[in-house]
Amino acid sequence: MPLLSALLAEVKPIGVVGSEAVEVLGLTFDSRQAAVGMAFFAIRGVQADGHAYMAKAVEAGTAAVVCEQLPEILVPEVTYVQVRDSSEAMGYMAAAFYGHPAKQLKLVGVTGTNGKTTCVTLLHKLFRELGYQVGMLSTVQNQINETVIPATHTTPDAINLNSLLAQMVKAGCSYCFMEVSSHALVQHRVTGLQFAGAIFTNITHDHLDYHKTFEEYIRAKKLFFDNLTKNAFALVNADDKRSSVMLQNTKAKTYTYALRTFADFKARILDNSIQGLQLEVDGKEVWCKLIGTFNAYNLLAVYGAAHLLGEDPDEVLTVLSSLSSAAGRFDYIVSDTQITGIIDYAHTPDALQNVLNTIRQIRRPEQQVITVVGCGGNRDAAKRPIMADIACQYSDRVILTSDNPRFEDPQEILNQMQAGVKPTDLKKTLTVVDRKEAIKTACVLAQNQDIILVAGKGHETYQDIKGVKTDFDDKKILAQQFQVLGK
Ligand SMILES: CC(=O)N[C@H]1[C@@H](OP(=O)(O)OP(=O)(O)OC[C@H]2O[C@@H](n3ccc(=O)[nH]c3=O)[C@H](O)[C@@H]2O)O[C@H](CO)[C@@H](O)[C@@H]1O[C@H](C)C(=O)N[C@@H](C)C(=O)N[C@H](CCC(=O)O)C(=O)O
Ligand SMILES: Nc1ncnc2c1ncn2[C@@H]1O[C@H](COP(=O)(O)OP(=O)(O)OP(=O)(O)O)[C@@H](O)[C@H]1O
Ligand SMILES: N[C@H](CCC[C@H](N)C(=O)O)C(=O)O
Ligand SMILES: [Mg+2]
Repeated sequence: MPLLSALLAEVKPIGVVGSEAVEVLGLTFDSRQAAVGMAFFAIRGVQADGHAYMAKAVEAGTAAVVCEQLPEILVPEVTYVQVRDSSEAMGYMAAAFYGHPAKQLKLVGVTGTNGKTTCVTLLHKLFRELGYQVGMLSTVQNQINETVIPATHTTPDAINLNSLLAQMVKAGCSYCFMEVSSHALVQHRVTGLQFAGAIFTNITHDHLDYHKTFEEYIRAKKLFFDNLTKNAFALVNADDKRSSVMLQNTKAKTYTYALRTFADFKARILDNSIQGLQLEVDGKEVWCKLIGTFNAYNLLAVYGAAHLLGEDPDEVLTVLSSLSSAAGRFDYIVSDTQITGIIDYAHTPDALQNVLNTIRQIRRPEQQVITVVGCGGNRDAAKRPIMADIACQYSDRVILTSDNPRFEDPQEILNQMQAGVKPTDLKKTLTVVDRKEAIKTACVLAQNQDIILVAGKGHETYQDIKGVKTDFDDKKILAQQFQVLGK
């Protein structure tokens, strides 16, 4: 087991009280997980301050405590490391504890409001098809080749993250593709990792409950690019006006992709239908199973990254044309009466608008669009009225319902959504708190050949109400309702 001194190599402590020559048996930032010989990190969180739990961790036998403020009573057998930022120290120390696994992989991170899961999933599938051993960290699941490890966050905390990367190294992986959320950047979950490349998809309204302002949210995403080394590549979507901000202070080699403007990697949409996308990528025609303009961006980002990682462009396009999307992203079923039920993870205004715009492009004039949508509790409340308004603008009927209410009152969330509905749209809007009932209502309203969009939960197989997760799968419920109603 490593010595504390070895773990501190990249940390510049303000001071150390006690011996650095102690063996560290494990790392934790939660006093409830603390055990003999571990190092405990006192982190200031949203709900609590980890500094209040230092004594608890010491009682459990921790050998070291890493904190921003020393406790008044110091226990002689324990080494106290005072640092400027405990989360930052935890990033460096977790990487060192697990033997710097990121250095032994080609690690590529994807950041942006939408498209991260889609891009890392496509990259994972592509590099597997190209014959590599590949890891993936995503919202839907983590993977080491085909072995699935359940995910709790989009980006795991620094300790779990480095542990997962170490398992990938042990399994012989040469690549890992991971999502990098803005929370992760602010909380230093990726500090201490060496990235071979970084991709920026886009930035639109989300998570303002956490970052407070859009400028702060942009600043969080930019941190990813600021910290890249000169050996890494930074690949950004030039059609997003914030892409130049991302590159402003990066040392990495910079590249762009775009559909609308000049870029290093260019694509053009030749056809966009429910069957897929016909694209021209760098002058070559390719047909892909993914649907919608936004997926042309995702495919192009993946193509560009594969190119920058040294893969043959023609081979990459051949494989890309055979791949399907991540679970719950524009997934669809067709009923016996030809009603198309689309299940999509759109949980931001931009994603909802993109999905509905795609539906508008592929629908026939006689098809009605019925949208079922809700907004999550304990998340950005400002997006609620906007999402309801977008649903109304693009749909013939809208059923506002619950997403994951978490610890909020579902009716209160719905009231906030309803506030965004224009008076002229009220007659096409229904509010049904129970999500299953809402899906059923959409199925009852649907005529043969119509389109039902169930947005917000995508791949999720649960509904989180007051901290209790009960089974809930939009796709299964939709299929059941089609059956029950004989549609
Ligand atoms: C807002 C946010 O990011 N919260 C994360 C944060 O929790 P927190 O700040 O609330 O922690 P806290 O409860 O205040 O506790 C502070 C510290 O005291 C410690 N503590 C607390 C109690 C105790 O008895 N003993 C103890 O030691 C805690 O372990 C913690 O270190 O740190 C925790 C540990 O890493 C995370 O699990 C938690 O994620 C919560 C569950 C969460 O919902 N996060 C979401 C918002 C999130 O991170 N999402 C992003 C992006 C999503 C996307 O768009 O894709 C993601 O990457 O998943
Ligand atoms: N490039 C894109 N631009 C805009 N919208 C997109 C893009 N890709 C996907 N979407 C929409 O956003 C939804 C979420 O996509 P995805 O899961 O890939 O994003 P994400 O960035 O991983 O989201 P999260 O923040 O929850 O991790 C999709 O269901 C789709 O509606
Ligand atoms: N990664 C996002 C997912 C939101 C998904 C939506 N179904 C919700 O629960 O709000 C978040 O944690 O904010
Ligand atoms: Mg994701």
